[in-house]
Amino acid sequence: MEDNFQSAYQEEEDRLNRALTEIDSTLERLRSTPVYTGHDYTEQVLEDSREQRRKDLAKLRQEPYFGRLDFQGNDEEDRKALYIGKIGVDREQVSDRPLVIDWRAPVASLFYSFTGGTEAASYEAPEGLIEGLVYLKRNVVIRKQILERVADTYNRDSDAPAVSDEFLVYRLGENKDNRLRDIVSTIQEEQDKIIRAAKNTALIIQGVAGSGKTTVALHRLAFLLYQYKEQVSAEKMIIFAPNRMFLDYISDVLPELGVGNIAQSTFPDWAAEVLGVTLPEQDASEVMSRWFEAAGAMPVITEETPGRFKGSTVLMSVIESSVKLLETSAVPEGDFSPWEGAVLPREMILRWHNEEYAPYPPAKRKERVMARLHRWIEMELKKSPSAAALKDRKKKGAAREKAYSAKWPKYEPLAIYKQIFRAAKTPEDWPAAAPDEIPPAVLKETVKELKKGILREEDLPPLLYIHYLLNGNEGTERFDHIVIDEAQDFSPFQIAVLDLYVKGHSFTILGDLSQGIHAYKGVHEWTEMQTLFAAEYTAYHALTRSYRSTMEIIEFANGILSAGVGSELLAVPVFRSGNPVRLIAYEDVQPEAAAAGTDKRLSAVKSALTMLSGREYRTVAVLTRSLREASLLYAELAGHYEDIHLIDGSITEYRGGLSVLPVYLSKGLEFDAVILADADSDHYGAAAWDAKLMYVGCTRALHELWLLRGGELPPYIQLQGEEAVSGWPEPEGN
Ligand SMILES: Nc1ncnc2c1ncn2[C@@H]1O[C@H](COP(=O)(O)OP(=O)(O)OP(=O)(O)O)[C@@H](O)[C@H]1O
Repeated sequence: MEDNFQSAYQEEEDRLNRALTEIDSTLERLRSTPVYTGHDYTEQVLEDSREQRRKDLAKLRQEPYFGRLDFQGNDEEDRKALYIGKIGVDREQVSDRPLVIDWRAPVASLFYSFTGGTEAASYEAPEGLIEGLVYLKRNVVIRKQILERVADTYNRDSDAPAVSDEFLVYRLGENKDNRLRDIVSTIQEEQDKIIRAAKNTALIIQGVAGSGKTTVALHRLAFLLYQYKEQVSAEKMIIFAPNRMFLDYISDVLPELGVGNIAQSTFPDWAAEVLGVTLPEQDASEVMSRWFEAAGAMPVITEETPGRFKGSTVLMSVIESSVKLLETSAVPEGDFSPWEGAVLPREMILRWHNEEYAPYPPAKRKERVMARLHRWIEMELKKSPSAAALKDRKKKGAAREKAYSAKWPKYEPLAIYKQIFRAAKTPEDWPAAAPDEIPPAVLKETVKELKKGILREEDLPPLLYIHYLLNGNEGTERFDHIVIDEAQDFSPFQIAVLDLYVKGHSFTILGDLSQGIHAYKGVHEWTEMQTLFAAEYTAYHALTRSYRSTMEIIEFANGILSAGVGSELLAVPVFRSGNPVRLIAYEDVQPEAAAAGTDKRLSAVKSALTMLSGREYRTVAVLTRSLREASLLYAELAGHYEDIHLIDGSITEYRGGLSVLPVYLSKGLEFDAVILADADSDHYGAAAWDAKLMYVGCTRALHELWLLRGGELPPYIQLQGEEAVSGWPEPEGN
């Protein structure tokens, strides 16, 4: 075994040296070629491609590849060792094998989809299905040109030719810094299917916590750019994520994959830009505190909860029919007369509006009609009998034209939205009353807020839709692809509106219903989104394996899900074992802290931090139930720890180190160790929603999870299995 390993290592070291020599000599040659600065187009294109190659090779020199796959196609005479890296590199001389194959290339898909066994394997190539045998799947870790590790995950010639998880487990065991990373060397089969799925589908992915949803979505973008080079561009792709800090947290992955320029935004930021409005900054945190700060007192969520109703397709239909109604009654009553004796009959105006300009959206139609009316006035002016009459008619005509234009409906989204809710005094009697479909409670609250000038996040999809109905999507570029992360917090209406701004229903929609802590506005079932698309334009995938946390943490969190939420979406862990989850009562204060006489909760948190600090974790989080508690705790801890950060709703940069934050803001993030302060029934009630919050908190931990409590444990936490233990660990060194 040891000998095999030695020879594999030697073999890879030799190959690495050869590859580096080849890269260096190509790079040297390219660098010594004079840079073309002339005006010849063909030469410019060649220069661009040389420059790209210079950049690729310079990057590749550090870590040329990460995997090797030995494959022999049925039509081939011998087996070939294919080296797979983040960037593909062809050889100088035309040869049948590139120096490095891009991970996104068709043949590289075998590296991910091959699940072991002795049967033939196959992959889709542009020329058709290629079948053959896989002989070896090997992971190689190269850092700064040094070969650090060689691990065979499959060897056809060994006694047990199954794909092993050993390398994956090694990778998952590493500590994390403050950024999400690429996973090209260990993408799993179920993830690869999503990454390589066809472009023109609304892919909906339900994935348990830590199943790699965010990571997979980013890799999918890189794949789409490679596979559909001619049809998509990075500038026309967009990622929607829950907040700006999260966007910062994921911002390294795409550049690592050699992809730049993809827009990243939150839905409110994007919507506000399209609408040209400014949203008050405090809205999100105000809403959050309304729903999250009062433990146990959460209002009941029904289809009449404002966020749910305003995110529904019911409101979408209401808006559509209201705008239609407005459109049909848009042309002002009566004929148009610019001065006495000249009359443009309403019939004529109606014909322009209802027939000739019918294909245009309302705002454009009005524009066209008014332009034509203006031209008509000019023609009529030419018939003036004298210069004095012309002058008089010009003046009158201009005034009446202006007055006539003002009689049309105000084609502004907010004005129309207010009219639909009857929250504005308008000259038009439209609509006669607020539509019956709007629940009275929603109507009342919305009218109150709109009158005060308050706009909420949930008002954005209706406003955008009105904007679209009025103007079409002219002037707004349509996207080639849209990624929506944490999509369980999105509403069907939001997705339906975004569908108007993307070509070919090309979506990657990812989320986890078990983490649906914003159920007052998000979906409760994925079918709410699936039914927005015709069956041939949507596909559903479920990711059930969780890669983030140790087995102990996953089993523990699964317990919360099944007992507290009654969910069947349980995570399947990778076989990575760690320390048991710790449940610690404040009462059980460490002797030295008790002696110091500080408050028990604070001492417990401090003791936990002290103990964990010996374990060299790079990111640690203390999660509280509310933002208020996080702020208070942060104030107590700040003077005692370096690199400590309070994360509230306004933070835009995630800095790692020691973070103190409310549990609801931790969604999407991960930390080497998590301390859940206040993990008791005083802070987390018995409701499913509280259990979901607790589940989100627990599943943020990679290696270590400690729950500290003042009172009783919530009912869904039971100390049964081996995954959790009570009390403090023995001091290190005992
Ligand atoms: N195939 C893989 N190989 C190595 N690491 C992986 C793999 N898949 C996921 N991971 C790691 O698992 C962690 C969780 O990934 P990610 O944050 O993308 O999951 P998620 O499903 O979006 O999680 P959540 O819903 O809990 O926020 C990350 O550290 C990621 O690097």
